[in-house]
Amino acid sequence: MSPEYAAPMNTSPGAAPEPAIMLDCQGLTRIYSEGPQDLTVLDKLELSVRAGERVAIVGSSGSGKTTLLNLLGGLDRPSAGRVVIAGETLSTLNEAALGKFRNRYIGFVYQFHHLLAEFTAVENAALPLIIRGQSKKTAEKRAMQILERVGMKARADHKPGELSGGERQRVAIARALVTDPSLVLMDEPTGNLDQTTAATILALMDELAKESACAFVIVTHDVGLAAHQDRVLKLDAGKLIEQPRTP
Ligand SMILES: Nc1ncnc2c1ncn2[C@@H]1O[C@H](COP(=O)(O)OP(=O)(O)OP(=O)(O)O)[C@@H](O)[C@H]1O
Repeated sequence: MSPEYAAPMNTSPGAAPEPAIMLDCQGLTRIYSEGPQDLTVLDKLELSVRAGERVAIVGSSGSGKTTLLNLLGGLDRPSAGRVVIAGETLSTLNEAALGKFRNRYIGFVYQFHHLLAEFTAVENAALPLIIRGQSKKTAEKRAMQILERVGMKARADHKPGELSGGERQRVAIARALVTDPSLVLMDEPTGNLDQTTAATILALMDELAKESACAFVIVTHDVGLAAHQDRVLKLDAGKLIEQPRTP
């Protein structure tokens, strides 16, 4: 972790220090060169998210939201610019170090869950902790706590094939949060959920942002979900534009 990250961000006399910057992107550019013409999807994009802050990213289909999430999670490498999380520049890490870093700092919730079919809900939710070296017993105990918070305790021994889409989504959310990550990246996290369950998940995100200063970046088409976050940014022509808050 860099000294810059650890230092308080606002040191003016009398002012409370602002939370540290958890995610910082500068000049972030992604050009796809596979087709007949180069396609610049992200164009010197800037983004800064503080600890405990929740940011929604909106934008039309094809605007580059998935491309951006993949770069933020270190699943893809930028054509130019950098992604810095908790003071670490992702592009300086090799694959092994990146894998460890992701496990330590980042939680992911994708649209297509990516749960392991042969594992139960609690085994799936415990997996990041087991990868981190915790015993199965300790990891599953913690996984059960978080499954309870997303309303999935009673279904913990079921495999993904025996769960509804919304239940699988909640297991995926539990798996993302089980490690107490510093940054959670979410792609349409409430897409499959009914209103009541979606509200439970939103409340859980609020609690985590407050309790553990977890930062959230949430890609969504859901206007209600976006409006619930601290900031809404629209991806357009490769850049993020801050959206005015509707009263
Ligand atoms: N591997 C790739 N090679 C070439 N072009 C790509 C690649 N991945 C994505 N694209 C193109 O980049 C653009 C942005 O895609 P991306 O999936 O990031 O958009 P999105 O905003 O997530 O869209 P949606 O809301 O439809 O999921 C699209 O025009 C897409 O066709």
